Amino acid sequence: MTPNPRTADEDLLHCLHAVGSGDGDGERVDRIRHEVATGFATLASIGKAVSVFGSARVAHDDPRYELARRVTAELGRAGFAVITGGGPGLMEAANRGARDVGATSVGLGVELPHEQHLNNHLDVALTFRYFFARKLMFVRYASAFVVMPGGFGTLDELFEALTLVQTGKIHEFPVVLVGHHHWGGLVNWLGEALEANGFTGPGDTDLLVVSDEPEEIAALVQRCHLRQIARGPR
Ligand SMILES: C/C(=C\CNc1ncnc2c1ncn2[C@@H]1O[C@H](COP(=O)(O)O)[C@@H](O)[C@H]1O)CO
Repeated sequence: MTPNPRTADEDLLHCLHAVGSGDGDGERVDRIRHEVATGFATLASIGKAVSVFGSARVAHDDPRYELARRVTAELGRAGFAVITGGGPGLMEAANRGARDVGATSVGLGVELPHEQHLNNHLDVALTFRYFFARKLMFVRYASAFVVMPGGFGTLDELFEALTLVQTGKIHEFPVVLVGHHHWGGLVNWLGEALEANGFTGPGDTDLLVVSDEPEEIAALVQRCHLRQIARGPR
């Protein structure tokens, strides 16, 4: 018997081990429904927005922190709200950049087994129990994903978006990687190991745009947003 789950995600994901929360699947489905409904109700009025991802582990004096802040300030000037995971590091930098220019700053935190806090630069804050419910919000309310340097969490969010674009679930949805230095190796590998061997389709690597320039990123996001509007409902 596995000890009591520390988070709702742990409870949900460990059915083979008969995790001992005492709940049945009916209660779990109710919790999921409530979480999704709360997310929808909270975010319905945020207007046009971009989801920005990036490392939880980057310090304030790191140049990438400043770059994240500049990128989201530029997005904010273009009228976009900024949605992040609400945590520290580059998430915090992105929320600060939005706040710097008076744009709406949104943090969608997630319950984790270890203690963690939402950053102090949020106008709208929600904490989710379930990673998958939170990820739905990142896509549903955004016109683009902007991906700062990061680790596994950031890669997970990046590849979810890419798969949704590749499979035609979302359209005119730019996925922008910020930082040639961090992302260049991955993009080369995607071309050489995946596309060249037929694991992805011709041109799939081009679904990613790499840039270090806040103005260029904001202009691209704005162009795609206008194309999304012209296209009509998703
Ligand atoms: C590691 C520490 C705290 C973690 N806190 C997080 N809070 C909110 N969101 C998080 C957190 N950690 C990861 N995420 C999500 O994944 C992305 C960053 O992950 P990475 O592995 O650091 O690249 C990020 O976009 C979040 O959505 C204590 O410092």
